[in-house]
Amino acid sequence: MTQDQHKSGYVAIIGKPNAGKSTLMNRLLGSKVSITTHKPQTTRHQILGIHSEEDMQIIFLDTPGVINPRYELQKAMMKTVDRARTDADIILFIVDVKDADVPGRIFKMLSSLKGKKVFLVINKIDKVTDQEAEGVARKIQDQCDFDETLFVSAINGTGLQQAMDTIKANIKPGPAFYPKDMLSEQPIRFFVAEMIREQLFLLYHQEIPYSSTINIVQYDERDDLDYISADIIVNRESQKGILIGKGGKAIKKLGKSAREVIQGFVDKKVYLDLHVKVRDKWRQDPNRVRHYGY
Ligand SMILES: Nc1nc2c(ncn2[C@@H]2O[C@H](COP(=O)(O)OP(=O)(O)OP(=O)(O)O)[C@@H](O)[C@H]2O)c(=O)[nH]1
Repeated sequence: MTQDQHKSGYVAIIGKPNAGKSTLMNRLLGSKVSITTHKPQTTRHQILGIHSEEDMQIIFLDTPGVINPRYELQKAMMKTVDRARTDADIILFIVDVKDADVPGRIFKMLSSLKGKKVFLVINKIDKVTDQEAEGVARKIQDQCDFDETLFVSAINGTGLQQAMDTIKANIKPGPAFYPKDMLSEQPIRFFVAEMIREQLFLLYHQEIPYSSTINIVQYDERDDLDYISADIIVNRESQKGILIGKGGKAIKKLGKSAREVIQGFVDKKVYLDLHVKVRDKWRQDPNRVRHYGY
């Protein structure tokens, strides 16, 4: 095959928190590379998911939900969105059909994109009638021009084949940027930290998930098992107690469920050692935010 028959491109998935960006990317890839929870602002990094075929490579960029940043961590998250939209050839602007109020600044941002294809993706259509979904799409199309409009349910798969076909039809000639067997570019430590963070989002409430981050201190691949030591960093002393729980009950539950998910991922026994550390107001401190990989 000659190089000019091969196609490649970057596709950024952008939208408000909880629109279903990570679910959509995982489903389009057929593998879970991005954590998903029912809570908004779960995704903090740009997560890359690579779809390869013999003559094509599509690199999906999952991004944090677009918000008005209030603290350093959120500012770093929004820089990630900016980078993704600059890097991308195609933008999938995803809207939850039940949360379709789009702030004007997002339309402004979408309209400012030059030389890129922008697709409107109406997600969660399993929750509404076709008519309702079309009404929502029309309202959004009135405010901004889109190259294509797609209706999907990322969770049950409706419309995803058509979405993928439309994406593929718009990918231009270009070389493969990554080895064809690669699914993502982050190291295993990154995914392990994300899996712990996902369980934290699922098991704790209110400000705890948003105030925490995970720092993998040690990752030893041993013959019989992988030994992982991780710090859970919190914002305030009072949060440490909540994380640990009475008699250590809460953190034990977190450790158990995180260990099970990690074991499924690495396909090996895992020993997970979790410690809680207080780093006062880390989310407000640019150096710490950078240090923790944002
Ligand atoms: N009913 C329904 N729920 C969905 C669909 N897609 C995603 N969800 C749910 O919506 C919630 C948010 O999904 P995510 O994929 O984490 O959303 P996100 O846009 O990546 O969220 P952030 O990372 O917080 O910005 C989860 O509870 C999903 O299960 C869908 O098609 N239908």
